[in-house]
Amino acid sequence: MTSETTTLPTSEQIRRAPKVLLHDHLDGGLRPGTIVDLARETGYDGLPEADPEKLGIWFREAADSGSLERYLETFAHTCAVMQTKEALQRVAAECAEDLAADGVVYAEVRYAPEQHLEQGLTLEEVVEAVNEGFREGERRARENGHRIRVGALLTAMRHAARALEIAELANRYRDFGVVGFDIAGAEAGFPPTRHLDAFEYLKRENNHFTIHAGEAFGLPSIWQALQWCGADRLGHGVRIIDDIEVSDDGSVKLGRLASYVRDKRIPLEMCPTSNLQTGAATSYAEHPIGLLRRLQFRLTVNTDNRLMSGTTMSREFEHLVKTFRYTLDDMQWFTVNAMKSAFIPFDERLAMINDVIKPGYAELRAEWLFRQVGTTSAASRGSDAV
Ligand SMILES: O=c1[nH]cnc2c1ncn2[C@@H]1O[C@H](CO)[C@@H](O)[C@H]1O
Ligand SMILES: [Zn+2]
Repeated sequence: MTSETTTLPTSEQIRRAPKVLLHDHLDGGLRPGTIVDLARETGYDGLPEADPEKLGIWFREAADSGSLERYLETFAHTCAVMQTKEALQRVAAECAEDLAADGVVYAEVRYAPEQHLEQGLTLEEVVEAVNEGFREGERRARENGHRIRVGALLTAMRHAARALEIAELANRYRDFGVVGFDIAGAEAGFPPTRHLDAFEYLKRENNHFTIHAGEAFGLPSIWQALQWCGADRLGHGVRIIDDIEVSDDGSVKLGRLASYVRDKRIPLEMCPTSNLQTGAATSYAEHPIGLLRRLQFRLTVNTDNRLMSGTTMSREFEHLVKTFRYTLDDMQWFTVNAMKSAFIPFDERLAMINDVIKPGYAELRAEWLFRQVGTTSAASRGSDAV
């Protein structure tokens, strides 16, 4: 008899399984219909398509360029319609609702406040509008029978020069909806050490941060993010694979940096579909997540940009289940890894793991015990052997 743990989870089980999301951009996850509504309401006439369905396809295709720089150009349209308090609140509320409906129980959602000042909002007003939206979305999710908790990560853009200011903002709103800091944007030519003052400030304040590194640029970027800047987690970090040698006989040798990342349990925020679009990986089957999972790195699974990648947490896991034959046990491993790596207090992370995540997976694993066996019983087939 095979138990549920050795069979592959169904799409429905993947959706119902509790999931934890650490890397999701607010301005990369809007519903296409909302973009169209907001463009009309705010007078933005630059959208490439007026029909929501066609607009969704446009984003996916435009982001599918094989280059991070081209991928990032698509954000001009989402940021353009996120310039008022009402727009930010709506986008944040829908984000929390959509994640909850997909089975996400805890999410850290990031955005760059400096990109939402075009119509006169202050940095504080941006943060407060997004926080209100998240709280509203959590409430609506609860009314629909879903539980989710959402924290914000404030991102500074790596080509700009406001990182210290944004780090101070993150520190001011700590314990008020903001759980950490990040830097994002084009990686090549913009090393994280450009923003060393911001990271040193956050460390002195005992605050948390993650850094997009090892996505469009390789090991030097990861090395700087960890050893110069002191990042708690790496956004993507897939290029760590460049420091791992796999021989023809299957033996594996880790370089010093890869060993450090694995042995220090540095969380890697993997975003498989996004990596295929920006050229950081060539296919799901060849995505470094397969090898890194076998080598026991602290991996997490994430969406990055649900709109640009046409994805959800469930879809990311579906691809992994299909490609690597991951079971519910593997899904739980990724989810517990993510919860351990979250920026909220340790006791709350532990309670999420023990009271929400593990019971959720246990229930799914137990379902095979109660499956319907059909009306043709063993006895009616002339046998009492089961
Ligand atoms: O995968 C990524 N790598 C680097 N930067 C990104 C990625 N996805 C989104 N952004 C950038 O982060 C900003 C704030 O959310 C987005 O506007 C986009 O420019
Ligand atoms: Zn990202």
